[in-house]
Amino acid sequence: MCLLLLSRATSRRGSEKMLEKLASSPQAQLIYTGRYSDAGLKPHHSLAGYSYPTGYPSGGSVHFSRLQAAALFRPVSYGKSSPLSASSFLGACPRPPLLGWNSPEIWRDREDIQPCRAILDEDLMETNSTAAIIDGKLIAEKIRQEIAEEITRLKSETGGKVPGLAVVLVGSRKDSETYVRSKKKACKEVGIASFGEDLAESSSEDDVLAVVQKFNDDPSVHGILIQLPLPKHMNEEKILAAVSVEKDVDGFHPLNIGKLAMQGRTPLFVPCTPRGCIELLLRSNVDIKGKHAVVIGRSNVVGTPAAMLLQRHQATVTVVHSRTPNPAEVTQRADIVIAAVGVAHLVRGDWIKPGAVVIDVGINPIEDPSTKKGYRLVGDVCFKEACMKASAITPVPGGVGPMTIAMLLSNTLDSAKRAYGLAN
Ligand SMILES: Nc1nc(=O)c2c([nH]1)NC[C@@H]1CN(c3ccc(C(=O)N[C@@H](CCC(=O)O)C(=O)O)cc3)C=[N+]21
Repeated sequence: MCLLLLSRATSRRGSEKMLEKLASSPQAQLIYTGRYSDAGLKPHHSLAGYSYPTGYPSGGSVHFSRLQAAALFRPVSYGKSSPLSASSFLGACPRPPLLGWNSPEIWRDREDIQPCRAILDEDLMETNSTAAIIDGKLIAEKIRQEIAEEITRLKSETGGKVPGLAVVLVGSRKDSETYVRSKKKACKEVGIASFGEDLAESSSEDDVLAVVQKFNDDPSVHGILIQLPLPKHMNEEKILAAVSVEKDVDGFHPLNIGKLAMQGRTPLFVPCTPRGCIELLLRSNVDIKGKHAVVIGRSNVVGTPAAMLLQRHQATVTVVHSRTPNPAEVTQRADIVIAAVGVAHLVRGDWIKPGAVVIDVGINPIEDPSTKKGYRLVGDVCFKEACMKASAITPVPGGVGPMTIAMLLSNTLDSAKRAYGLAN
């Protein structure tokens, strides 16, 4: 995107022409043609970020009030001619914000978006859908079998060594406890030794770091998983970075994520859920190369690594997030949709291009008095509606969830193979 801030009154000769030329360029997003002084600005002021408030037209002429200008612009130095001193130069240098954030609340607050409310099983039964249901449970089972066989081989090659996974759980969130239990059960079934450490919600960051260190040093542990989310008072970044890169089976260590993002680099581990999504596509014979994939959501754990992985598989990737205008229209262009938002039934049928493949990563509990627990799990996609459009779709539950666990086992096995010199 090209951001232009020019004033007719203060610009040098020739700027007028340049302005006209740039204004007609398709890349020009914002052209300021008003007077700096009208907006209470000096020529050394610049736009503070890369974005401008919604509602401003892109291209054409935009005028700011003094108040808007104060919020949008800040002083910037351009070398010698700058009225600013050298010491203020560094402080004044504009830094566009680097990080986005994942925010289901923003989706929920949007008035232009209405998640589907129909939740009853009977509604789902009514569909005379033509979409193939991608059976994540079955595919995951097959993968777990392959893993079990390989562990048998590993054992015989190493004189009885098995892979080991340590799961660190802090606090007592019911959902986290359930996930940890199912991870340990899955380990047992394929022959992975599982280690666990359950810490109280009130424990300190140092307590967690000490446990991580213990597992880092333990040669029978090949994978360490810190169950997320951690309690609010803990610095997630610090704790995840403390996990040894060689044992980061979640693929959340900055070095592994960084390598995933870079050409020519190979991370030791790829995050389990995005890896599971790709595996589902590949094992369902969906061609990714050259396809347009839309990833809805940009979290560290799913959206962002999924987008990077899809690019590595030669897809053209668009990321749609809570501040994307008209997400339905963008998603309609997708051959492959990966929805990882955290809002029940956000993705409606009319977001889906006929024939598209839909991978639903969401696991959202919604009230359902007809069930024993009083709730049930639904995806980010309105399954009933999407079934009528998609050529293939993953259900929730029974789609991506079981694949996440299968990929965790696979990453742990890879790590053990590396530790015993049987892989690189
Ligand atoms: N460090 C870390 N790594 C994770 O991988 C991680 C985590 N933290 N925190 C929580 C999320 C969530 N997660 C799931 C795994 C499996 C299912 C799963 O197997 N679900 C089944 C059954 C769900 C049910 O019925 O309860 C299904 O979708 O069919 C779901 C969710 C891993 N997570």
